[in-house]
Formats: sequence, structure tokens, C-alpha cells
Amino acid sequence: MTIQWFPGHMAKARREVTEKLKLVDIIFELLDARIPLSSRNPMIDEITQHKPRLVLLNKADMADVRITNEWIKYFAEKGIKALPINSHAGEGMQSIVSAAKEILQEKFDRMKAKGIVKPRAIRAMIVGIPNVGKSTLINRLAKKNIAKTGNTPGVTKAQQWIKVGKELELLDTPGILWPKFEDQEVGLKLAVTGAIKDTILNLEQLAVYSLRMLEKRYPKSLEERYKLKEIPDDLVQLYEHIGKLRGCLASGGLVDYDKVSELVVREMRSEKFGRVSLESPSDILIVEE
Ligand SMILES: Nc1nc2c(ncn2[C@@H]2O[C@H](COP(=O)(O)OP(=O)(O)OP(=O)(O)O)[C@@H](O)[C@H]2O)c(=O)[nH]1
Repeated sequence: MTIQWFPGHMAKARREVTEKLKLVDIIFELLDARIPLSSRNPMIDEITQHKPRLVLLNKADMADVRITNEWIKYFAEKGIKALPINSHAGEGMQSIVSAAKEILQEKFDRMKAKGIVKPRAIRAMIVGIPNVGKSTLINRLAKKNIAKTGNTPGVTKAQQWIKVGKELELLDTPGILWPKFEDQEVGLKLAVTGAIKDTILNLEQLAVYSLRMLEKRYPKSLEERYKLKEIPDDLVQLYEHIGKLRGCLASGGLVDYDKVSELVVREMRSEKFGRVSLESPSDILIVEE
């Protein structure tokens, strides 16, 4: 889905999320495990205010396990529980329910003690930027348990709740929020991971960024994939090498640089370099220092 995030659309998205927040006990903030900061909405704290939150690092199957663990620690230090999940394969689904229960335990105990409500299922909603995997996760959790609950006070449209076992109910429509795209590097990361498909950034820019990223973070993968003894400093040399190796040639046998760019971006998006994380908490520390 392509969304043009003009100020009017942002305000509408914010309003919709704020409205739905009233219906739930907890927010599941879905992030891309490869870029947990870049795939975050810049105003998420402000928008969700004091609602309890569980961070779900989706697409963890494509991310570097070691760095994902660093992110879990990073969030824990900020008092936020984060879980790695793979919505595509349905991994980590049960831990979502137990983590939500744990986060809300105190609140539910207090409510019970006061006799305010009968014990009921936890109500949650998923929030995230486009393409982070919201629908995939909802479908995974839903199985066949979509239940219509009729009108809910305060909302004009009837909300559908999806029952996830006995203990969790999930709003069937996620909250879609915008990414932090005014920062160019964030835009590159979103495009390289495929979060932004039709991008204004050109392919060559994406390919160069991917190659530099791999050189910095995963040099072995880059060397192995393109049979390099060492990674040349000169980008032209690197392009020539990849082009010749992989037959990205134009008429006359010259290397076609556009084809090389296309190849690199395609391979980056389809995990040909293995599990790759494009940012880690230590990057932030460096910036802060
Ligand atoms: N490898 C992998 N792919 C995933 C995972 N979750 C989702 N995907 C893929 O990511 C792409 C986007 O998933 P969607 O569920 O459509 O994302 P969305 O957030 O609902 O997107 P919008 O409707 O644009 O807001 C799809 O191709 C999914 O198959 C995951 O955990 N691992």
C-alpha cells in the first residue's frame, strides 16, 4: 500500500489511532527488527501517551539475532518490554499473549480488587508504519476466531474484535502511522528493507547505500556473495567486479551499472546476504557521544 503522508493524512491517522486507543488496554507497537528505530513513528510516545505498550520486533527471521538481542536490552532499559517475532511463520505468537498478561497483571489485579469489572480478556490493538507486517500478524493471531461484538460506545463504526484464545482480544484493524522519513538515512533504510516500494530515492543510491552498509556491518557476506578477495575502496571497481561476475552487461560487453544497482537492491531485499540488521543500539551511543 502506498500512502502519501501529507499533514492532513497524518492528522487523520493520529485521530484514528487516538480514538481506538480508548478501547484497548495495551498497544502492540510493531517494528521491523532490522531497523527498530527507523521503522518507528516519530510521535509514538506522544500519540500513545501513557497506554501500556508491548514492542514487537517483527521480521526477526531476517534480522541479525545478536543485534535483535541488543535491541531487546535497549528497550528494557527504557522500561519497555520487546519481543522478537516472525509473523510470517507464526513464531513468537504465544509469547505475545503472556507478555501482555504480565504487563497488565497489576492493573487487572487492582481492578479485580476494587470489584470494578469482571475478569475479562485483555484488549489490544496493533500500531505500526506501512508494510511492517500488521495484516500478517493479525491474520496469524486471528486463525478463525474473528468475532463481531457489535457497537462499542464512543465509536461510530462497529469494531470487530479478534479473539486470540480466551485471554486476548485484538482490534481487527491496525493503527497505521507514518515513518520518520524526513531524515534521509531513515528513508534509505526503509527503502532498502522494502518498507517503501515506490521510492523517490533512485536505485543507484539504494545500491550504494546497501554496499556500504554491508561493507561496514557484514563484510564477510559481501565478500562471499560476490567472490571478493577484498572489498575495493573504489565503488567503480566494485561495480565492475559485480557486473562482470554476474553478467550485468550492456551491448558491447560493458558493465551496465543500472543492472548492477538493480541486482544489489534485489539481493539485499531477498536476504541473499543472510540476516542483516541495518542499525544497532551502539550506533545511537556513538551519535550521543
Ligand atoms: N520474512 C518476514 N516477512 C514478513 C513478516 N511479517 C510480514 N512479512 C511480509 O511483509 C510484507 C508486508 O506485510 P503486511 O502484513 O502486508 O504489512 P502491513 O503492515 O499490514 O502493511 P500495510 O497494509 O501497508 O499497512 C508482506 O510481504 C509479508 O509477507 C515476518 O515476520 N517475516
